[in-house]
Amino acid sequence: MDKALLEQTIDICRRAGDAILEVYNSSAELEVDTKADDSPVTAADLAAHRVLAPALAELLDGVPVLSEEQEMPSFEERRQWQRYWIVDPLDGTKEFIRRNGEFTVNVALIDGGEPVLGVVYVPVLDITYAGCRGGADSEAVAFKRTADGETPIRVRALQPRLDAGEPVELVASRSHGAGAVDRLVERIESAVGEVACKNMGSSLKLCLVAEGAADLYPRLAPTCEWDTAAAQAVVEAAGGTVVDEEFRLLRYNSKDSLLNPFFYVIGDSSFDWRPLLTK
Ligand SMILES: Nc1ncnc2c1ncn2[C@@H]1O[C@H](COP(=O)(O)O)[C@@H](OP(=O)(O)O)[C@H]1O
Ligand SMILES: [Mg+2]
Repeated sequence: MDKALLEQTIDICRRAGDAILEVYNSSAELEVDTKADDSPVTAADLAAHRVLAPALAELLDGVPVLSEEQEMPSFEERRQWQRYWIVDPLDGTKEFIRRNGEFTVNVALIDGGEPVLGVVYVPVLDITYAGCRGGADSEAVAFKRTADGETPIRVRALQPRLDAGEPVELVASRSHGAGAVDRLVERIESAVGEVACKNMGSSLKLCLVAEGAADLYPRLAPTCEWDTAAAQAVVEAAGGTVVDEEFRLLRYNSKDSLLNPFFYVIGDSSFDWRPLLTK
């Protein structure tokens, strides 16, 4: 993939982050509306969308943009798309409202149903996670950029941690699917050993697996395709995988519904997770 395209995408995400922070840092009371699926939406979601949609449409000529904050095109229309941008202008709206900083701007480029480039930007922390696939004459790229500089990121191996008596580290949602995660934790504890579980909002959970700060993110609750595409591109470029409950790779734009199946984000896929994760 094109590193220049990745940099241009990062720049657009940072501008969307600035639009979010203007709302976040303003002293006005935050107005929260509820969407058809009962999820919250704020002026910040819409402000970020208004930065992202036109900028991405201009970036790649003729490549459509699918954003959470727009009217959804029909599957009849979408299924014609070989490449498109998929955008969640503000993932973790609940965390935004709680003002805990755990929300992200998410942009991915999908090609043939696969996320090939992704940017996850964390406005409050000014952290960027970015990744793209390699091409015929280029390697995959995955990195984390902060005000202090940029470091390549890579998922971590699990077995050496277990051999050293370290716990399996899970990340999970603050708001969704807690019961199913508790049952999974019990299963891993009885089969493998100690589990440590950290709760976090938004697509940051996938990024923690990508940067080797967690081993597994089980998502046993609904998400939409825009919630996962960007961070999946980062995870895959960093050596990890995202699979459904049958261990099939998570894919995009293959059906009428934009809901994802439940899924697992796995850092070390050389570890035999199947007995733990399949029923
Ligand atoms: N019933 C549901 N159907 C579809 N997606 C849902 C959902 N409940 C939660 N989500 C998704 O889960 C995301 C939040 O996940 P988490 O709890 O891990 O932070 C939400 O992102 P938004 O904040 O962009 O709406 C929303 O898209
Ligand atoms: Mg979201």
